[in-house]
Amino acid sequence: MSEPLKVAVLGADGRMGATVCDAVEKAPDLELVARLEKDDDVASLAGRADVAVDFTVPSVTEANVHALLDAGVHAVVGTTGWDDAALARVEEHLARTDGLGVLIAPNFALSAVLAMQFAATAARYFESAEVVELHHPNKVDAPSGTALATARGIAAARRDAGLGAMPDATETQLDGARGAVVDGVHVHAVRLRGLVAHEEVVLGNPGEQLTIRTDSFDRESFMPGVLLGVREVGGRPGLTVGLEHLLDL
Ligand SMILES: NC(=O)C1=CN([C@@H]2O[C@H](COP(=O)(O)OP(=O)(O)OC[C@H]3O[C@@H](n4cnc5c(N)ncnc54)[C@H](O)[C@@H]3O)[C@@H](O)[C@H]2O)C=CC1
Ligand SMILES: O=C(O)C1=N[C@H](C(=O)O)C[C@H](O)C1
Repeated sequence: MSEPLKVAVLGADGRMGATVCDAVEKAPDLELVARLEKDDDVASLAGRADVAVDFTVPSVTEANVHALLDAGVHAVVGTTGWDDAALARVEEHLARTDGLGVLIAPNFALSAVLAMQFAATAARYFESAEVVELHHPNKVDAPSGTALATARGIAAARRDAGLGAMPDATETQLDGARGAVVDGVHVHAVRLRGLVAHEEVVLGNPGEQLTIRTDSFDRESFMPGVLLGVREVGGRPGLTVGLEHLLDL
């Protein structure tokens, strides 16, 4: 039997980090070698970990990834807050490594990955589309990374299909009443005690509506995707954005 893959978790005391630590400890082919929290030194992972999983906060995740690459460790990242410039800096850093891989995914739940894909597929057939994301009230960012990715996917599909702006006669409104606008797609964020992570995409035509909804009722829902990423990232040099690239969809 081959040696277990050595895994470190960054943000190990957080909601996601703690769940990932449990999942790694239960997997016979993986070994949890480090639980890092803020103020711990990422450089200490050099030679100790093969792969690190980052579920920290948007303000530190990019620096963590650069430190992991400097330490020679592959990275699986679920933390939100990535923009094109940050992704480009990671790609540039990866090009200077000896075949390291980084996987960044806005959502590791299969239902969410499928919902994003279904929304992008449906977008070209509808005049209107809006995204509503609903989360626990301890979430620090809005809109969610998943909602941003969903809206961008819808916008790209509409552009490719040659669709113009969506119908909207709103002239006067209270600030924020129509949500945020991401590439022309309205995105609304609900924060509600009792929720975990949910998203609804509503698409409308005259006389009909399609609703695509994903619900993560438990953080367990993200674990198969995270563990798949941990097992596969070492065989995928360079930057991969989105779990869909690892699934046979
Ligand atoms: N991609 C996905 O499927 C999912 C992504 N997320 C994202 O993951 C991130 C974390 O979410 P939660 O676990 O709910 O947050 P949380 O607030 O429960 O956990 C974050 C943890 O990171 C720690 N931390 C802060 N700075 C650090 C540093 N420099 N090094 C190491 N640890 C540090 C904090 O002390 C805390 O324990 C968020 O951006 C969230 O949106 C959450 C769920 C699923
Ligand atoms: O903070 C969360 O909880 C989640 N964050 C990710 C996001 O912002 O999309 C993924 C999921 O929605 C849960």
